[in-house]
Amino acid sequence: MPWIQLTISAPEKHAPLIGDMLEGNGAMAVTYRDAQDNPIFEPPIGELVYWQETLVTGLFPAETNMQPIIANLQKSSYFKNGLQYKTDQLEDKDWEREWMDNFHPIQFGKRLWVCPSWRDIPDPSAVNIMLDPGMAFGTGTHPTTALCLGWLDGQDLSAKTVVDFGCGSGILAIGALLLGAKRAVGIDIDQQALIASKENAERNGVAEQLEVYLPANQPVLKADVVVANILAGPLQELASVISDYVADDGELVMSGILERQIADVQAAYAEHFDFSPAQIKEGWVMLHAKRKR
Ligand SMILES: C[S@@+](CC[C@H](N)C(=O)[O-])C[C@H]1O[C@@H](n2cnc3c(N)ncnc32)[C@H](O)[C@@H]1O
Repeated sequence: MPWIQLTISAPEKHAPLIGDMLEGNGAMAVTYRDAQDNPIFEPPIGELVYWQETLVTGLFPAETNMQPIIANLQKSSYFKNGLQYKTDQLEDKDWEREWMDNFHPIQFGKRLWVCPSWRDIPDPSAVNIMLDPGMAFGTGTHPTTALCLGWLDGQDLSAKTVVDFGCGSGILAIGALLLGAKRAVGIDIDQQALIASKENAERNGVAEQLEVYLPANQPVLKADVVVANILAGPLQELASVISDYVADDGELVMSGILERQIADVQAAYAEHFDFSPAQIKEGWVMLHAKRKR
Protein backbone atom coordinates (compact mmCIF):
# COMPACT_ATOMS: atom_id res chain seq x y z
CA MET A 1 0.00 0.00 0.00
CA PRO A 2 1.51 3.42 -0.86
CA TRP A 3 1.52 6.12 1.81
CA ILE A 4 1.60 9.89 2.29
CA GLN A 5 4.23 11.12 4.71
CA LEU A 6 3.65 14.51 6.34
CA THR A 7 6.76 16.00 7.96
CA ILE A 8 6.45 19.02 10.23
CA SER A 9 9.12 21.10 11.89
CA ALA A 10 7.99 21.59 15.49
CA PRO A 11 9.54 23.13 18.61
CA GLU A 12 11.14 20.21 20.47
CA LYS A 13 9.02 20.68 23.62
CA HIS A 14 5.80 20.55 21.60
CA ALA A 15 6.79 17.60 19.41
CA PRO A 16 4.87 14.94 21.43
CA LEU A 17 1.69 17.02 21.26
CA ILE A 18 2.12 17.55 17.52
CA GLY A 19 2.65 13.79 17.13
CA ASP A 20 -0.51 13.26 19.17
CA MET A 21 -2.40 15.63 16.85
CA LEU A 22 -1.17 13.69 13.81
CA GLU A 23 -2.32 10.40 15.37
CA GLY A 24 -5.64 12.03 16.25
CA ASN A 25 -5.98 12.98 12.59
CA GLY A 26 -5.41 9.42 11.37
CA ALA A 27 -1.62 8.96 11.16
CA MET A 28 -0.82 5.24 11.26
CA ALA A 29 2.63 5.87 12.72
CA VAL A 30 4.56 8.88 13.98
CA THR A 31 8.34 9.25 14.15
CA TYR A 32 10.53 11.98 15.66
CA ARG A 33 13.93 13.13 14.44
CA ASP A 34 16.23 15.93 15.48
CA ALA A 35 15.96 18.63 12.80
CA GLN A 36 19.63 19.49 13.21
CA ASP A 37 20.69 15.99 12.17
CA ASN A 38 18.13 15.78 9.37
CA PRO A 39 17.76 19.31 7.96
CA ILE A 40 15.03 19.48 5.34
CA PHE A 41 13.71 23.00 5.99
CA GLU A 42 15.52 26.33 5.80
CA PRO A 43 15.79 27.85 9.30
CA PRO A 44 13.07 30.50 9.74
CA ILE A 45 14.47 34.03 9.21
CA GLY A 46 15.70 35.49 12.49
CA GLU A 47 15.27 32.10 14.24
CA LEU A 48 18.46 31.38 16.19
CA VAL A 49 17.32 28.20 17.97
CA TYR A 50 16.71 26.04 14.93
CA TRP A 51 18.60 23.18 16.59
CA GLN A 52 15.77 22.87 19.12
CA GLU A 53 13.37 21.88 16.36
CA THR A 54 12.16 18.32 15.92
CA LEU A 55 10.90 16.80 12.69
CA VAL A 56 7.62 15.05 13.43
CA THR A 57 6.58 12.71 10.63
CA GLY A 58 3.14 11.14 10.31
CA LEU A 59 2.40 8.28 7.95
CA PHE A 60 -1.07 8.40 6.38
CA PRO A 61 -2.85 6.02 3.99
CA ALA A 62 -2.56 7.30 0.40
CA GLU A 63 -6.28 8.13 0.11
CA THR A 64 -6.16 10.61 3.04
CA ASN A 65 -7.24 14.17 2.21
CA MET A 66 -4.35 16.08 3.77
CA GLN A 67 -5.74 19.62 3.27
CA PRO A 68 -8.07 19.66 6.32
CA ILE A 69 -5.31 18.17 8.48
CA ILE A 70 -2.81 20.82 7.36
CA ALA A 71 -5.44 23.57 7.80
CA ASN A 72 -6.05 22.36 11.39
CA LEU A 73 -2.34 22.42 12.16
CA GLN A 74 -1.99 25.91 10.67
CA LYS A 75 -4.61 27.15 13.14
CA SER A 76 -2.69 25.74 16.12
CA SER A 77 -0.98 28.22 18.43
CA TYR A 78 2.21 26.11 18.22
CA PHE A 79 2.74 27.44 14.70
CA LYS A 80 2.13 31.13 15.25
CA ASN A 81 5.33 31.84 13.24
CA GLY A 82 4.06 29.72 10.33
CA LEU A 83 3.78 25.97 9.74
CA GLN A 84 6.75 24.40 7.97
CA TYR A 85 5.67 21.14 6.42
CA LYS A 86 6.41 18.81 3.55
CA THR A 87 4.41 15.92 2.11
CA ASP A 88 5.87 12.96 0.20
CA GLN A 89 4.37 9.90 -1.44
CA LEU A 90 5.97 6.76 -0.11
CA GLU A 91 5.96 3.15 -1.24
CA ASP A 92 6.00 0.46 1.48
CA LYS A 93 9.63 -0.33 0.72
CA ASP A 94 10.63 3.37 1.13
CA TRP A 95 8.95 3.53 4.54
CA GLU A 96 10.72 0.36 5.58
CA ARG A 97 14.05 1.75 4.38
CA GLU A 98 13.42 4.97 6.31
CA TRP A 99 12.85 2.93 9.48
CA MET A 100 15.94 0.88 8.81
CA ASP A 101 18.16 3.95 8.30
CA ASN A 102 16.90 5.64 11.46
CA PHE A 103 16.75 2.65 13.77
CA HIS A 104 19.91 1.79 15.74
CA PRO A 105 20.50 -0.37 18.86
CA ILE A 106 19.30 1.40 22.02
CA GLN A 107 19.90 0.48 25.69
CA PHE A 108 17.11 0.60 28.28
CA GLY A 109 17.85 0.43 31.98
CA LYS A 110 20.79 -1.78 32.97
CA ARG A 111 20.20 -5.07 31.17
CA LEU A 112 18.05 -4.49 28.11
CA TRP A 113 18.97 -3.55 24.54
CA VAL A 114 16.66 -3.27 21.54
CA CYS A 115 18.59 -4.14 18.38
CA PRO A 116 17.26 -3.82 14.84
CA SER A 117 17.39 -7.33 13.41
CA TRP A 118 19.62 -6.12 10.53
CA ARG A 119 22.33 -4.54 12.74
CA ASP A 120 25.18 -5.96 14.87
CA ILE A 121 24.54 -6.52 18.60
CA PRO A 122 26.66 -4.04 20.64
CA ASP A 123 26.72 -6.20 23.81
CA PRO A 124 26.16 -9.96 23.32
CA SER A 125 26.05 -10.49 27.13
CA ALA A 126 23.05 -8.11 27.53
CA VAL A 127 19.37 -9.04 27.23
CA ASN A 128 18.94 -8.24 23.53
CA ILE A 129 15.53 -7.84 21.90
CA MET A 130 16.10 -8.39 18.18
CA LEU A 131 13.35 -6.43 16.48
CA ASP A 132 11.91 -5.77 13.07
CA PRO A 133 8.83 -3.63 13.69
CA GLY A 134 7.49 -3.84 10.12
CA MET A 135 4.44 -1.57 10.07
CA ALA A 136 3.69 -2.07 13.77
CA PHE A 137 4.39 0.54 16.46
CA GLY A 138 7.16 -0.14 18.94
CA THR A 139 10.89 0.22 18.34
CA GLY A 140 11.85 1.79 21.67
CA THR A 141 12.49 5.17 20.03
CA HIS A 142 9.17 6.54 21.32
CA PRO A 143 9.31 7.85 24.91
CA THR A 144 6.29 5.77 25.97
CA THR A 145 7.89 2.50 24.88
CA ALA A 146 11.19 3.59 26.43
CA LEU A 147 9.51 4.31 29.79
CA CYS A 148 7.82 0.88 29.82
CA LEU A 149 11.04 -0.94 28.81
CA GLY A 150 12.96 0.91 31.52
CA TRP A 151 10.38 -0.19 34.10
CA LEU A 152 10.43 -3.83 32.91
CA ASP A 153 14.23 -3.83 33.07
CA GLY A 154 14.08 -2.93 36.77
CA GLN A 155 11.77 -5.84 37.72
CA ASP A 156 12.26 -9.44 38.72
CA LEU A 157 9.93 -11.04 36.19
CA SER A 158 11.02 -14.63 36.88
CA ALA A 159 8.15 -17.03 36.17
CA LYS A 160 5.64 -14.19 35.89
CA THR A 161 2.71 -13.86 33.50
CA VAL A 162 2.54 -10.58 31.57
CA VAL A 163 -0.28 -9.07 29.54
CA ASP A 164 0.81 -6.53 26.89
CA PHE A 165 -2.35 -4.60 26.02
CA GLY A 166 -1.77 -2.82 22.67
CA CYS A 167 1.28 -4.95 21.88
CA GLY A 168 2.25 -3.34 18.53
CA SER A 169 5.55 -4.92 17.48
CA GLY A 170 5.45 -7.08 20.64
CA ILE A 171 8.44 -5.23 22.05
CA LEU A 172 7.21 -5.10 25.67
CA ALA A 173 5.94 -8.68 25.79
CA ILE A 174 9.13 -10.02 24.21
CA GLY A 175 11.28 -7.86 26.49
CA ALA A 176 9.41 -9.27 29.51
CA LEU A 177 9.92 -12.85 28.31
CA LEU A 178 13.63 -12.31 27.69
CA LEU A 179 13.86 -10.82 31.20
CA GLY A 180 12.47 -14.06 32.65
CA ALA A 181 8.67 -13.99 32.41
CA LYS A 182 7.23 -17.44 31.71
CA ARG A 183 4.18 -16.41 29.65
CA ALA A 184 3.09 -13.28 27.78
CA VAL A 185 -0.22 -12.44 26.16
CA GLY A 186 -0.29 -9.69 23.52
CA ILE A 187 -3.58 -8.01 22.57
CA ASP A 188 -4.01 -5.54 19.72
CA ILE A 189 -6.80 -4.23 17.49
CA ASP A 190 -4.42 -4.35 14.51
CA GLN A 191 -3.90 -7.73 12.85
CA GLN A 192 -0.54 -6.49 11.44
CA ALA A 193 0.63 -5.88 14.99
CA LEU A 194 -0.21 -9.47 15.97
CA ILE A 195 1.71 -10.79 12.94
CA ALA A 196 4.71 -8.56 13.75
CA SER A 197 4.62 -9.64 17.42
CA LYS A 198 4.65 -13.32 16.49
CA GLU A 199 7.47 -12.85 13.97
CA ASN A 200 9.52 -10.90 16.49
CA ALA A 201 8.88 -13.55 19.15
CA GLU A 202 10.19 -16.21 16.72
CA ARG A 203 13.23 -14.05 16.03
CA ASN A 204 13.94 -13.94 19.78
CA GLY A 205 13.26 -17.61 20.50
CA VAL A 206 10.22 -16.92 22.72
CA ALA A 207 7.36 -17.66 20.29
CA GLU A 208 6.10 -20.60 22.35
CA GLN A 209 5.62 -18.36 25.38
CA LEU A 210 3.79 -15.55 23.53
CA GLU A 211 0.11 -15.76 22.60
CA VAL A 212 -1.49 -12.94 20.60
CA TYR A 213 -5.17 -12.02 20.29
CA LEU A 214 -7.53 -9.52 18.75
CA PRO A 215 -9.76 -7.97 21.46
CA ALA A 216 -12.73 -10.02 20.25
CA ASN A 217 -10.87 -13.24 21.16
CA GLN A 218 -8.94 -12.06 24.19
CA PRO A 219 -8.64 -14.73 26.89
CA VAL A 220 -9.71 -14.52 30.51
CA LEU A 221 -6.69 -14.66 32.81
CA LYS A 222 -4.97 -12.96 35.73
CA ALA A 223 -1.49 -11.58 35.13
CA ASP A 224 1.27 -10.58 37.54
CA VAL A 225 2.08 -7.61 35.30
CA VAL A 226 -0.14 -5.76 32.84
CA VAL A 227 1.48 -3.20 30.54
CA ALA A 228 -0.81 -1.05 28.41
CA ASN A 229 0.86 1.51 26.18
CA ILE A 230 -2.19 2.84 24.36
CA LEU A 231 -3.56 6.39 24.46
CA ALA A 232 -5.34 8.03 27.43
CA GLY A 233 -8.78 7.73 25.79
CA PRO A 234 -8.75 3.93 25.35
CA LEU A 235 -7.06 3.50 28.74
CA GLN A 236 -10.07 5.18 30.35
CA GLU A 237 -12.67 3.43 28.18
CA LEU A 238 -11.07 0.03 28.80
CA ALA A 239 -10.43 0.56 32.53
CA SER A 240 -12.56 -2.39 33.66
CA VAL A 241 -11.16 -4.75 30.97
CA ILE A 242 -7.55 -3.82 31.70
CA SER A 243 -8.07 -3.85 35.50
CA ASP A 244 -9.60 -7.34 35.32
CA TYR A 245 -6.33 -8.70 33.93
CA VAL A 246 -4.35 -7.59 37.00
CA ALA A 247 -3.99 -10.33 39.65
CA ASP A 248 -4.69 -9.49 43.32
CA ASP A 249 -1.01 -8.84 44.00
CA GLY A 250 -0.33 -7.72 40.45
CA GLU A 251 1.06 -4.51 38.97
CA LEU A 252 -0.27 -2.24 36.25
CA VAL A 253 1.86 -0.04 33.99
CA MET A 254 0.17 2.39 31.62
CA SER A 255 1.63 4.80 29.09
CA GLY A 256 0.65 6.78 26.00
CA ILE A 257 -0.59 9.49 28.39
CA LEU A 258 0.15 13.22 28.19
CA GLU A 259 0.83 15.19 31.39
CA ARG A 260 -2.51 16.99 31.29
CA GLN A 261 -4.30 13.58 31.08
CA ILE A 262 -2.76 12.04 34.25
CA ALA A 263 -5.62 12.88 36.61
CA ASP A 264 -8.31 11.54 34.26
CA VAL A 265 -6.53 8.23 33.71
CA GLN A 266 -5.80 7.81 37.43
CA ALA A 267 -9.45 8.57 38.24
CA ALA A 268 -10.61 5.74 35.96
CA TYR A 269 -8.50 3.24 37.99
CA ALA A 270 -8.53 4.88 41.45
CA GLU A 271 -11.17 2.61 42.99
CA HIS A 272 -8.96 -0.48 42.76
CA PHE A 273 -5.38 0.82 42.36
CA ASP A 274 -2.81 2.88 44.27
CA PHE A 275 -0.49 4.88 42.03
CA SER A 276 3.25 5.54 42.35
CA PRO A 277 4.52 8.99 41.29
CA ALA A 278 4.24 9.43 37.52
CA GLN A 279 7.37 9.04 35.38
CA ILE A 280 7.63 11.59 32.58
CA LYS A 281 9.82 11.62 29.45
CA GLU A 282 9.55 14.26 26.75
CA GLY A 283 6.00 15.16 27.77
CA TRP A 284 4.81 11.53 27.84
CA VAL A 285 3.81 9.85 31.08
CA MET A 286 4.09 6.33 32.49
CA LEU A 287 1.86 5.44 35.42
CA HIS A 288 2.60 2.49 37.70
CA ALA A 289 -0.04 1.16 40.08
CA LYS A 290 -0.62 -1.75 42.46
CA ARG A 291 -3.93 -3.29 43.30
CA LYS A 292 -5.40 -2.04 46.57
CA ARG A 293 -5.37 -4.70 49.30
C1 LIG B 1 1.54 3.17 21.17
S1 LIG B 1 1.40 1.60 20.42
C2 LIG B 1 2.30 0.61 21.62
C3 LIG B 1 3.04 -0.55 21.02
C4 LIG B 1 3.99 -1.24 21.98
N1 LIG B 1 3.29 -1.90 23.06
C5 LIG B 1 4.98 -0.25 22.56
O1 LIG B 1 4.97 -0.05 23.77
O2 LIG B 1 5.76 0.31 21.80
C6 LIG B 1 -0.29 1.26 20.79
C7 LIG B 1 -0.80 -0.04 20.22
O3 LIG B 1 -2.09 -0.24 20.80
C8 LIG B 1 -2.97 -0.70 19.82
N2 LIG B 1 -4.31 -0.30 20.26
C9 LIG B 1 -4.90 0.91 20.18
N3 LIG B 1 -6.14 0.88 20.72
C10 LIG B 1 -6.32 -0.38 21.17
C11 LIG B 1 -7.41 -1.06 21.82
N4 LIG B 1 -8.54 -0.41 22.09
N5 LIG B 1 -7.26 -2.35 22.12
C12 LIG B 1 -6.10 -3.01 21.83
N6 LIG B 1 -5.05 -2.45 21.21
C13 LIG B 1 -5.16 -1.15 20.88
C14 LIG B 1 -2.50 -0.05 18.52
O4 LIG B 1 -2.91 -0.80 17.39
C15 LIG B 1 -0.98 -0.05 18.71
O5 LIG B 1 -0.38 -1.21 18.18
